[in-house]
Amino acid sequence: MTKVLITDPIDQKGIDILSQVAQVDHKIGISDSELASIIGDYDALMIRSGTQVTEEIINSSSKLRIIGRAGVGVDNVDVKAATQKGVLVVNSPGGNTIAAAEHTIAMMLALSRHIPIANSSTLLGKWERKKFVGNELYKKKLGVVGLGKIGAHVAKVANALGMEVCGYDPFVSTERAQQIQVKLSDLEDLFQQSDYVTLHLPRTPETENLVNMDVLKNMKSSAKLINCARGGLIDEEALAQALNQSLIAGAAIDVFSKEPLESNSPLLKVEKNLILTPHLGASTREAQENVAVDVAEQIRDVLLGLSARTAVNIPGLSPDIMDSLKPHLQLAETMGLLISQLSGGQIQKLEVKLQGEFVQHPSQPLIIASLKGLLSKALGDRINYVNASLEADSRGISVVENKDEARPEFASGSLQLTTYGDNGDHSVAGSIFADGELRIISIDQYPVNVSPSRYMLVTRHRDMPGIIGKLGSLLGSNNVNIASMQVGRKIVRGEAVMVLSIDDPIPNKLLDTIIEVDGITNANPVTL
Ligand SMILES: NC(=O)C1=CN([C@@H]2O[C@H](COP(=O)(O)OP(=O)(O)OC[C@H]3O[C@@H](n4cnc5c(N)ncnc54)[C@H](O)[C@@H]3O)[C@@H](O)[C@H]2O)C=CC1
Ligand SMILES: O=C(O)C(=O)COP(=O)(O)O
Repeated sequence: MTKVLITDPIDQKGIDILSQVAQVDHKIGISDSELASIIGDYDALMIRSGTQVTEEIINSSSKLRIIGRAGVGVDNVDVKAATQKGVLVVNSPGGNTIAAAEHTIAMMLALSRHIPIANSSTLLGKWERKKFVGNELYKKKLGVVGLGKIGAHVAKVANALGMEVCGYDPFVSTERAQQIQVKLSDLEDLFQQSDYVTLHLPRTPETENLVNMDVLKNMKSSAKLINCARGGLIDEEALAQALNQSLIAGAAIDVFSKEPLESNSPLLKVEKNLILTPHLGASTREAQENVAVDVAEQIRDVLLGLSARTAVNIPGLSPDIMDSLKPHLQLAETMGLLISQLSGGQIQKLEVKLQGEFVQHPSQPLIIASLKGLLSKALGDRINYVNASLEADSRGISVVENKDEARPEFASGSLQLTTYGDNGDHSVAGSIFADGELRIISIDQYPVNVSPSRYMLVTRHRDMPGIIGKLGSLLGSNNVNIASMQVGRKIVRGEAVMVLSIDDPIPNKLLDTIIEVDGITNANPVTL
């Protein structure tokens, strides 16, 4: 029975989708060690930000195929360890954009009008109108750091509120900034000139403590800071000091370097204008339904053998691409598997050459499929589309891509793989014929025309009378049935390649006898 484990609160609509295809177990708030001890039973794991999916947990799994993050940030998942283990990681990049952007705007308004503290005061029976005079957002300058989905929506709403919006994002073009009505600025100017600064970027080693004491000192004393993105982007000790010393006028923080917020956090000792919420950015009914359905559908599809829409760790393999390239991917994988058996030994380099119609397709998926095939004899079930590039890299196999725009020999173009390694260079070329059938069209530059079959024998021999007959009778007398035979040669009576499709694997003893046949220089059994 396929089993899915859920370790954070997930909307029921998502659970219903998973229940169609799997047994769904809930262990909300489970400890790391308990999770590591039970993960071996599960095919899929569904989480939000509350679960840390560490390398240890991933390596304790044995049949885990997919980790679904019902939300955006995957910084609580060791994606590298998942990739190495061949576990797909998916998220919901857009499901909670509006929720997080609206929480940011709410924080900005709450800060400006002292809403939380005015509420507490009023509930205590006080009537402190003078104490809680605020500021308008209208005509104030907002600096948005990170102009992705949430940053862009915040900018849109802020523009509608009459704010002047500037932004910093090294990966956003001037055209895109114009489109979302944001004036690009450098980071220093943004902090120095803004009345409000809001963060909307991921936590990475580069962005950690992006807002430190130097940055806070550079801000206006009237400025207010909002972080509804990730904990760790702000040095919390420095922020507490900056607020206590009135270096800035206020802050609203939804996310923390350690969650739940620890009782010894310096932020809990701040007595100035500080609003804290417990990571509520994505906590709307709408967003929770969106992300749960989005991620549960992907988990369901992957468990059914289909592809995921928004995988974090297989770039370039969107479902559309996978669908349109199905036969091409199958060809690339088959050729990778074939060439690994022809080359033997350690491979240092794989050259992937696309010709004719193949040039029109994105090459990355074809390279990944070739690598998957190439490594599957060595790594068995462990290799998949997720980890193929990483595994090749860690084995020192470099990949060179080559596009040949010249008129193709075959109408549908061709794919050629060449390996360079301990046993010299080997190449295989293949194509897809009009009937959709895969064909191997050359082996080691010898032209052939072979449909790949489960068992094959590829020999090298001198082109002379009698060899083919000898080989045929040897196989026949050992009860190995030949389904088809192809000989490829470049010149008459020179070196030739013979490709036999056979119904059964070749026994090792028979292989030794074949190699002893006069004129046969090499014989490679192939299983596809
Ligand atoms: N508080 C909450 O509950 C929620 C928090 N988030 C967090 O909000 C953040 C933004 O999410 P999205 O907008 O959906 O992501 P996104 O991927 O659409 O946008 C992130 C942007 O940050 C930019 N960026 C990366 N490094 C940068 C740097 N050094 N300086 C400036 N910009 C940089 C990227 O170019 C990108 O445009 C993420 O960290 C996400 O995890 C998302 C949803 C809810
Ligand atoms: O989507 C994100 O990145 C979030 O931070 C939302 O976190 P949550 O799913 O509410 O634990």
